[in-house]
Amino acid sequence: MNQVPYIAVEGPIGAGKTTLATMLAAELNMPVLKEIVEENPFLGKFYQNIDEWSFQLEMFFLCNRYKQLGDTESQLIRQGTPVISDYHIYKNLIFSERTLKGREREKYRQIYHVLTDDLAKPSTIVYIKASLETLLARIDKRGRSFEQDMDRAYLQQLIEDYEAAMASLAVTEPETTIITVDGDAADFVANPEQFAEIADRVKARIAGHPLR
Ligand SMILES: Nc1ncnc2c1ncn2[C@@H]1O[C@H](COP(=O)(O)OP(=O)(O)OP(=O)(O)O)[C@@H](O)[C@H]1O
Ligand SMILES: Nc1nc(=O)c2ncn([C@H]3C[C@H](O)[C@@H](CO)O3)c2[nH]1
Repeated sequence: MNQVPYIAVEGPIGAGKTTLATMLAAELNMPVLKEIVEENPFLGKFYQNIDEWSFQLEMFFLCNRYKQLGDTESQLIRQGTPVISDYHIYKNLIFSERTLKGREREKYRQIYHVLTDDLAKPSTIVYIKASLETLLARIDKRGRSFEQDMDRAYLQQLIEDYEAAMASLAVTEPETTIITVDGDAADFVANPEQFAEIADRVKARIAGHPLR
């Protein structure tokens, strides 16, 4: 492969993206890019009233990710440094298509494309797929206060939206390899062999490209 390895870990809320991205980055000796959650001023308000706060929240995520990925592209990827990220910019559309309506959704879509169409695309997506019960257990275990009353229907819908989004990306971004991890079966935190199996799949994908 000629492309600099750029790996995005994805999956619905609580799937284990940050955990797996951090573990893979250590194993592969790559810098890791993490979403900043605690300083997001709209997230708590959003979970209390989705209709009222969705546009501000989606725009906030989009602007932050755009800036972070733009910087990463110029400072690392274009300099030949492989990167692993705990999100793919496409998640903005996955969420916003659910949380926004009418004119706001249409305007957001346009802004999304203007900002992101020329960003570097990940060479690999590691997609952690998990059931509602697994996600709820992990959200509970992590214990962020604003996520504790997570609406089951919202989360179930996101699981289905992620499935559809990965199928769609497989067609629209054929250069990107999608590695699917069974997040219910694989406890890569507790089981080193299960983590090694995932890491081997990623290593096979980036084989031949010099790491740092
Ligand atoms: N495979 C796993 N087995 C058991 N626990 C896990 C696993 N992966 C992650 N966890 C735990 O589940 C919780 C959520 O993980 P993490 O924060 O990595 O998820 P995330 O997908 O990044 O979440 P978010 O969508 O909110 O950004 C954490 O407490 C983490 O320690
Ligand atoms: N509405 C909405 N749009 C997004 O783009 C988005 N990205 C993440 N999240 C939520 C999930 C976790 O609670 C928390 C941390 O990932 O933030 C989002 N929510």
